[in-house]
Amino acid sequence: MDDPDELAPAVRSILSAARDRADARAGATVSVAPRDLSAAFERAEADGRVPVIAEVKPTSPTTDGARDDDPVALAEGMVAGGAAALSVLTEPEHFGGSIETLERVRDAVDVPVLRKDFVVEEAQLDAAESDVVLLIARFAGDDLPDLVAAARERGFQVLVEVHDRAELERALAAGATTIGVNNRDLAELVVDLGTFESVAPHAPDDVTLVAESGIGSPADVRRMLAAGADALLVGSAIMDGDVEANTRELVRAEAGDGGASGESDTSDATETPT
Ligand SMILES: O=C(O)c1ccccc1NCC(=O)[C@H](O)[C@H](O)COP(=O)(O)O
Repeated sequence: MDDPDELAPAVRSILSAARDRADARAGATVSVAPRDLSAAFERAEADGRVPVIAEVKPTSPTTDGARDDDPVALAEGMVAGGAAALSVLTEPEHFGGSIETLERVRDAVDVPVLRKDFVVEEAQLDAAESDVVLLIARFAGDDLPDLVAAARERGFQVLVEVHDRAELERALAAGATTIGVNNRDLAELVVDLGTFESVAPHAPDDVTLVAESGIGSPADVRRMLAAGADALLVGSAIMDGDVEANTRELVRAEAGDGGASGESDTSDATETPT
């Protein structure tokens, strides 16, 4: 991992909490029979839906307040709105997530579920079963290849998150085949959709590319698809209001009907403080 001093204070705190939790997680090695993420994306496309991973994100360091509805009801609304897959935060202190929430959501839906957390040690992988785990290249550092291998040995599909071209190269060298480009800079916590546009052209064609963060409108969806995204990961814009209608609006972005709740164009905003 690079210099922690370069990270936003909130992110340093998230990482410190993740390391503290890691010890408590050493337990039996999990063995997962995952729901196929690629197949879920293909089903969405065949159905005329943009492949969206909708995120159950009760709060975050860049969100005012917290959403305390039942996460299972939120997750079911996202699936009803057409989400191809779900992402569930399990980080408790900064995102209001939990392992219990992940397990309840995965039991309640039939789409693939991504565990969204800050995994820095192999033992953390054994905290819960999920269909996909996130590994953040910046935080995994030199351990990324070992963590990818350890996750796959347990049956997980792996989404490796990158933020720039150097991290993309490290993800590829670690054998990643599904790569998320996070538009949120974890040093400044500023979102810039131009990040995906600058990194995506350097990814090989056979990599599944997920555009992450800052996607707030059908126009943003179309912008990310035009830049080469195979799927999108969306949290805040879906969690803000009616999750089913918000999800539907984004998955229908290519149909140009603006979904159930109309369309607002934020595609000109290349840099959005969050
Ligand atoms: O979302 C945050 O405030 C945040 C702060 C510090 C580290 C990570 C953070 N987010 C993690 C994510 O990757 C997002 O939850 C995810 O990409 C969805 O982003 P968005 O659609 O912008 O909510």
